Amino acid sequence: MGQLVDGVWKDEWYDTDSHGGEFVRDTSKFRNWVTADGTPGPTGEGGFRAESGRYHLYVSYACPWAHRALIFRALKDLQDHIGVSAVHPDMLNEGWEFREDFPGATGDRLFDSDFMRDIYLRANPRASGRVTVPVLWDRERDTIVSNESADLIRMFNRAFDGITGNTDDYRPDHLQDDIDKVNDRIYDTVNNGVYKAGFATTQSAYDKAVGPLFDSLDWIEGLLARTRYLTGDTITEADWRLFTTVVRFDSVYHTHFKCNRRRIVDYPNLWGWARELYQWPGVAPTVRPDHYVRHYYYSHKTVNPHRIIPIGPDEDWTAPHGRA
Ligand SMILES: N[C@@H](CCC(=O)N[C@@H](CS)C(=O)NCC(=O)O)C(=O)O
Repeated sequence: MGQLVDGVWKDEWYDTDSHGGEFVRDTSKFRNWVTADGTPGPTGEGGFRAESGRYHLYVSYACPWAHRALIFRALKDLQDHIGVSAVHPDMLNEGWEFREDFPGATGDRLFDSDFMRDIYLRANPRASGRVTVPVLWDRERDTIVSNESADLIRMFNRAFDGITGNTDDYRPDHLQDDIDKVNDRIYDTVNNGVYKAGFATTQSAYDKAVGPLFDSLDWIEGLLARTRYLTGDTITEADWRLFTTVVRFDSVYHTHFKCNRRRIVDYPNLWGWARELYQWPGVAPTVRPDHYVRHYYYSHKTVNPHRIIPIGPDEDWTAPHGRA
C-alpha cells in the first residue's frame, strides 16, 4: 500500500491522523470521457472517440468501484470491444500488482508491467497520488482516459451504443434527478461509509460513519418494500452502484470493517433485491468472492494483522428472489 509522489513510489498507509482518525478518500485525477464522436464530456478534454478495441480496462475483482465498470461492460455488451486486465487480489507494499499466481489475475495484457503504478507512470511520468483501479486506458493516445468509476459507467452506458447496438439505458433523462439524489446518500453513507467505518482509527470517527450507514440501509429497506428498484420500476445505475457494496457486505464489511449491526440477509427486501441483481444476465461472473475475501482480509494489515481469513457466511445467492 502506498502512493506516487512526483513519479516516485512511497510505501505509506492512509493518513487518518491529519483528519482526526477519519478516512478521507482521494479524488480521481484522470477525468476525460469517451464519447460517441470524440467531443469532450462533462470534464477533461476531447479526442476519445468510442471505437472497438481502442480502450482497455484495468480492474481488481476485489474492488467495488472497479466492479461497477465490469458490470456495465457486461450489461452493455462491451466484452468484445473493451479488453480487461485484472490485478492480483493482494495489495501490499508495492500497491496493486500484475502477478498471475491467483485464478482470474491476468497480468497486464497490454504492456506486461509488474505494477499498476507503471500504468499511471506511463500516462504521466511525474504522477502523484494514489494508484487506484479502475482505470480506462486509451491504446491510441497511450494514456489514461479516466480513473473514476462513476464516470466510466456513464460512458459505458451510452458512448458505445452505435457500435454494440445495445441501447439499454441505466440513466434515463427523466430519472436523473432521482438517481442523483439516491446516489449522493448511498455514496457517502454506504459505498464510502463502509470504508469510513473500517479505516477509522478513533472510536468517534467509527461512530460517525457506522450510524449513518445503518440508517441508510434501513431507509433502503423501506424503499425496496415499496418499489422493485431504488428509483421505481426500472433498474438504473443507482441500483448497480449500491449492488457492488451489498454483495461484499456479509462476507467482508460486516466482519472486517466492523459494520455488524445487521447483515444484508437480515433485510428481506434488500436481500431479495440483491439476489435479483446477482442473477441478472451477465452479472454473476463479475462477482468474485475469492478475490474480495482474500483482498480485504489479507491486504489490510493494520485492520487484520494476522491475516486470518474467516470462514464466511453460508448464503445462497442463487435462491429465487421473489421480486417480480
Ligand atoms: N473514486 C475511485 C475510487 C477507486 C478506489 O479507491 N479503488 C481502490 C480499490 S477498492 C484502490 O485502488 N485503492 C488503492 C489505494 O487507495 O491506494 C473510483 O470510484 O473509481
